[in-house]
Amino acid sequence: MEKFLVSRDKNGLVWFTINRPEKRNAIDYDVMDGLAKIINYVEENDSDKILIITGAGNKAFCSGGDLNAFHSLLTQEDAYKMLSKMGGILYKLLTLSKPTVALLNGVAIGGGCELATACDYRLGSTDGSVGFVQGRMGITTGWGGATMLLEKMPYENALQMLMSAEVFSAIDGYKKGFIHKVIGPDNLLGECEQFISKQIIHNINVLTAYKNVAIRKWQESNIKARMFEEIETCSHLWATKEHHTAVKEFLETKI
Ligand SMILES: CC[C@H](C(=O)O)C(=O)SCCNC(=O)CCNC(=O)[C@H](O)C(C)(C)COP(=O)(O)OP(=O)(O)OC[C@H]1O[C@@H](n2cnc3c(N)ncnc32)[C@H](O)[C@@H]1OP(=O)(O)O
Repeated sequence: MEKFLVSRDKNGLVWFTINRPEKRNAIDYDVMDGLAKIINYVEENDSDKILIITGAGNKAFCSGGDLNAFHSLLTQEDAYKMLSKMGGILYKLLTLSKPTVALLNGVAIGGGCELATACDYRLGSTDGSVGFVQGRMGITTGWGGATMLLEKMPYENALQMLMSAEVFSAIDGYKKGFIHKVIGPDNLLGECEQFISKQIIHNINVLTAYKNVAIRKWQESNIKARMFEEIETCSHLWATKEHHTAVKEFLETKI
């Protein structure tokens, strides 16, 4: 089964679907490579106007990094290589000069929330939930998610989501300003298309001009360097016994 699916329509909508529902759409290196390719392609392809990222199935948008694929990364150096690869991809997603949407078709956990944060808009199923759970595993966000979240959300709400490592309902995620619209699970795609319809009718030059205003602000404040400082911090915590034990315990409960 393909680990990700790409489709596009005549109106310039490009859909990227993480297609690993049996693993709650966890991100491994193949999914990373697929994301990197589609971001570059949408950037370059004039007929593409908006990138929508979602997950297959109705249980999860994305459960973050694939713990099976990454649990063997024990040293700070090995962790940094993986974390910085995805951090670079999320920086490219953040600074894509076209609008982006994370359609949260279910739970978004850990790095799944970081992926969603890199998008301009987050639309969530009322059945879903969101949680920056990294703190429970003795690490911090490892793909630049905290840096981006603190740019995009009210400070105190962003800090609470990060420090509590709690899982919040979609409604609570909406009340905190992480989710922009909550949608019933039966019409996610239709509601998503309706949400963006008023924007993508306009000339792509209008859309990219507005997006570039935000990108310039982020670049002026060295957001990329700040994301990679965050990633460096996580890579050191990744190598701790607390983190390794947490991952081992998760994987053992699944055998
Ligand atoms: C890489 C770093 C990155 C970062 O922030 O820096 C991270 O994202 S760290 C990883 C953080 N993610 C997690 O800790 C999520 C772990 N998963 C869960 O908490 C649950 O699976 C949940 C809430 C996503 C879904 O719960 P549900 O009850 O619906 O499903 P199951 O737990 O029974 O899982 C079903 C199936 O999926 C596999 N699975 C789920 N998450 C992952 C994952 N992140 N990596 C690998 N595999 C995952 C789980 O093992 C089950 O597989 P099975 O073969 O059926 O046992």
